Amino acid sequence: MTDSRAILLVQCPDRPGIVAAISSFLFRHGANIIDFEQHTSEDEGGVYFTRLEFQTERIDLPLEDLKAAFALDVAKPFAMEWRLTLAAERKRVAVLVSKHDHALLELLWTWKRGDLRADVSLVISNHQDLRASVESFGVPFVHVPNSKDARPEAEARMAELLDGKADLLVLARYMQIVSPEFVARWPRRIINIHHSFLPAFVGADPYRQAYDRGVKIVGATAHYVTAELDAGPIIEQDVGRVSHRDSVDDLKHLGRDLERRVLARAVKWHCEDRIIVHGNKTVVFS
Ligand SMILES: Nc1nc2c(c(=O)[nH]1)N[C@@H](CN(C=O)c1ccc(C(=O)N[C@@H](CCC(=O)O)C(=O)O)cc1)CN2
Repeated sequence: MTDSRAILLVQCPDRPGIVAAISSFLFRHGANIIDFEQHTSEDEGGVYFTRLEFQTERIDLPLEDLKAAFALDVAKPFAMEWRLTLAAERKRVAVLVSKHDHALLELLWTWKRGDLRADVSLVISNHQDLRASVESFGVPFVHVPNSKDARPEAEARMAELLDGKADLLVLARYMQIVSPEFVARWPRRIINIHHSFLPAFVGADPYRQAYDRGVKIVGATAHYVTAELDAGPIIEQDVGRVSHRDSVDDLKHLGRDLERRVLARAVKWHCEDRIIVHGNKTVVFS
């Protein structure tokens, strides 16, 4: 049966009347609201965030006309940033990976189980190691060598493969830094799993950094990718306890479970339009 839900995400300066304006607009146009969450932040004098799901069977306008009417009648008077999407429009997810398979496989398993409202359409890797694993899921695998010195050629090839063909890029332990120019073409549409509890231990080899620091927890962080390494808006995190008895490999072993689960949750929430980015932070209606 076709999924007839639409999702509306809004952020705007907080003031009385926002809920009434949105709900009365949707009511007037035949929408039936089936889920509604909101949050008001004290930042910047008050910022309002909401996520609504509504049924579209009785909407009295074509979707594009509904969006135009919302922009004029509601969004403009309340200075809203907003996005309206249809649940039936599944996002196309491309995954970039190097040699580690755990985060990638969790995504592929989640997708194959039907627990991801998206489709994994392509995997790109700078190594050949994971080709067989990826192709066993029926997903195309493309090898694109990459390195600090070959970055422009690699990213030109990746742009050919991705531009207009994917809605979200996921760096599933992809171990190459993506250039600011490449990132700029995918604003808030690249998710990375960093293998530490950011902001601690950015950059390469965070488990070695954590071991040398004598930490008592290790963590994983899923965040949107920005030009600044491992500094983008955090979407999801988790931690696990460690001790002096653990080696670097023990930290990595514990961390792998954290990484794969944290990334899967972040990707699922993005694909379900549950994330609003405000500045360098997120509001997640999970
Ligand atoms: N623009 C961004 N690119 C990438 C990010 C990011 O946040 N912004 N995250 C990384 C993943 N990552 C940590 O999570 C990470 C990966 C690799 C490196 C690194 O120093 N790589 C070296 C090469 C290492 C090698 O060849 O083995 C490099 O690219 O020069 C740091 C952090 C993914 N990209």
